[in-house]
Amino acid sequence: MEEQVPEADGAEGPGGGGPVIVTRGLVKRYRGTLAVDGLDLTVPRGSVFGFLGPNGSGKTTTIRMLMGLIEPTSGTARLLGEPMPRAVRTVLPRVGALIEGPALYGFLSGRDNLLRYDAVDPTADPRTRAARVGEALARVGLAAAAGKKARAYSLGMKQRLGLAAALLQPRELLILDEPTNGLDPQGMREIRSLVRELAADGTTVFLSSHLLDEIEQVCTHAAVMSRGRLITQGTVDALAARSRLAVTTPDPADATRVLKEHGVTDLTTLDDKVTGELPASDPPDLADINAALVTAGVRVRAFGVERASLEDVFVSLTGEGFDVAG
Ligand SMILES: Nc1ncnc2c1ncn2[C@@H]1O[C@H](COP(=O)(O)OP(=O)(O)OP(=O)(O)O)[C@@H](O)[C@H]1O
Repeated sequence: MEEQVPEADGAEGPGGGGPVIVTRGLVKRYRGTLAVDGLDLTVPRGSVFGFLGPNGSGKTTTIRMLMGLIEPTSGTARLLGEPMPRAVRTVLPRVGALIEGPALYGFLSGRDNLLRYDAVDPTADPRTRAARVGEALARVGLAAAAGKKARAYSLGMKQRLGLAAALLQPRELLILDEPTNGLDPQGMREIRSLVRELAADGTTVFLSSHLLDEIEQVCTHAAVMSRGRLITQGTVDALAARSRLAVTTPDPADATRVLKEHGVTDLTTLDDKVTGELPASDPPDLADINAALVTAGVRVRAFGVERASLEDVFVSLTGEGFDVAG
């Protein structure tokens, strides 16, 4: 299930094809708490990579290590092929980040906030500042609201302004920590479509989320975290490709027995619906299974194969519900 991605050799430069993030055995221990526990993460260039897990599963701690904000207890992290935190100064200018909400001055307009951001960036050319700020505002759809004070912005507009700040320079990688957290559905849609546009322009986007449907909607790849550990990683299609046979019947016990006889595993019953995993190698003909159910006197109301959601995958891999508030 896990996708094999080539190892980073650490030698690629801008535009190289290697993974943009590679961690090996990454650990962060806070007094008493193992926040990140031996993480091996590989984020392919060009992906929209969803870093998924319930609150407290170690996502923010991982991002803080990737950005060189905190030191790992052990293990290694490479960003754009360079070791972190050692290469912070050369790597971070190539990475845009939005972590824990943007720091904004409410009394300044959106435009003035960005001008200020740009002015404290030693690598930013003051001669092109106004033009770059204008482009970044247009990019996130805030051109018309650029003169408004930031304190009058909605939460979604503040998040977009934060993204504009991350986009003042061309970036190879964007790291966004829970970019839609706290936003209303409209704000979420705006950020998600912006992420898709940025990805279409060739920026690799790594975003953390505790929202499964968000990952399914915007991401090409995902890693699933639970209690500091990586549960799985790969393409979203591959993660959700596990399909399950579902039989709706008033006779679930008999149906379960017949399905088991035909090699169906991991059988679960919820009310009148029995679902199970078909054997991956040499799968039985579904017509034969259906006939066997009927022959055994099982009354079948519905019969078919259902595509698993990421939520199904999470629950089946961790045995836990994904019951955090959206
Ligand atoms: N500075 C810290 N000191 C002590 N424990 C910490 C610290 N930061 C995080 N933790 C703990 O580490 C674990 C992982 O937290 P982390 O914030 O990385 O998770 P998360 O998946 O990002 O969740 P959330 O979405 O709630 O931020 C939690 O148990 C948290 O309480």
